Amino acid sequence: MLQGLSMEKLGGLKLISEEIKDILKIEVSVLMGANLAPEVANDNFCEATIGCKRKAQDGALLKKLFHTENFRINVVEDAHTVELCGALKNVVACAAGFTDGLGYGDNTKAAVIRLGLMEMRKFVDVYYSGSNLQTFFESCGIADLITTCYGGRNRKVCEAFVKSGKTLEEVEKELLNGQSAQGPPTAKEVYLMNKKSGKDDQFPVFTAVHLICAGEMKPAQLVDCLRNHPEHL
Ligand SMILES: NC(=O)c1ccc[n+]([C@@H]2O[C@H](COP(=O)([O-])OP(=O)(O)OC[C@H]3O[C@@H](n4cnc5c(N)ncnc54)[C@H](O)[C@@H]3O)[C@@H](O)[C@H]2O)c1
Ligand SMILES: O=P(O)(O)OC[C@H](O)CO
Repeated sequence: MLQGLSMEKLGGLKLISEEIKDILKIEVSVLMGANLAPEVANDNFCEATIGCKRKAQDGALLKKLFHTENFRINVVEDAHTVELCGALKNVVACAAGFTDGLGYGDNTKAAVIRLGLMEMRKFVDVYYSGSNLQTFFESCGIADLITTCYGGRNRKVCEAFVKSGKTLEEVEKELLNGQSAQGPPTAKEVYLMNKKSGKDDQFPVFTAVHLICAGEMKPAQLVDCLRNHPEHL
């Protein structure tokens, strides 16, 4: 089980599903959604999205495998978008954690979520064109973004990073009991890809998250990135 991106040797991005497909020579589908693990384990009601390449052929079986009374599945034929939503929302959740740590309230977090969603959509458009806008309204999109920005580990460690002044590694160790947050490494991969394409300025939230995690930008400067976001021009 994983969400994230893989860096290719020459600096390009590769989806984890593509990596698995290349190694195992099998068709790979992805399951993503607003699914904080403790709540799923508690059998609380939630939704999830399966992204596959051949819905007519595989959709019914994939749904049957996971769909229950309390784990409701939608299958969409837009696997790249589903997978990228799962990876990129962790970066946005880091930004939400930074603003929480700085003491901003829910209005600021809503702005982070909205601007972050616009960057997620743009990123998919730029690097994996042909996505379906509707996919961002599935559980893997806006719903996972909301739950992760409020209840996830990425948010939690990034809030503590700002409040404590400790390193990310230190707060991860203290708060996550051996688990790790995927947002910071994903932000780095996204940053390197955008930098290579000369597009880092088009993704101010993604870029700021990496620079803050890398100690190259002060967390407080994130709000300037929100204030001057291209979505406001
Ligand atoms: N926990 C949740 O609520 C939740 C919900 C939905 C999705 N996810 C996603 O599921 C994935 C796993 O989450 P988790 O909660 O099980 O995390 P976790 O930290 O408990 O487990 C991650 C595991 O991956 C291993 N790992 C890390 N980097 C590796 C590498 N390069 N090669 C091989 N193994 C490596 C770690 O040793 C660890 O055992 C993450 O991508 C997370 O974003 C988690
Ligand atoms: O705890 P996080 O921040 O890794 O987020 C968990 C999930 O991705 C929510 O679906």
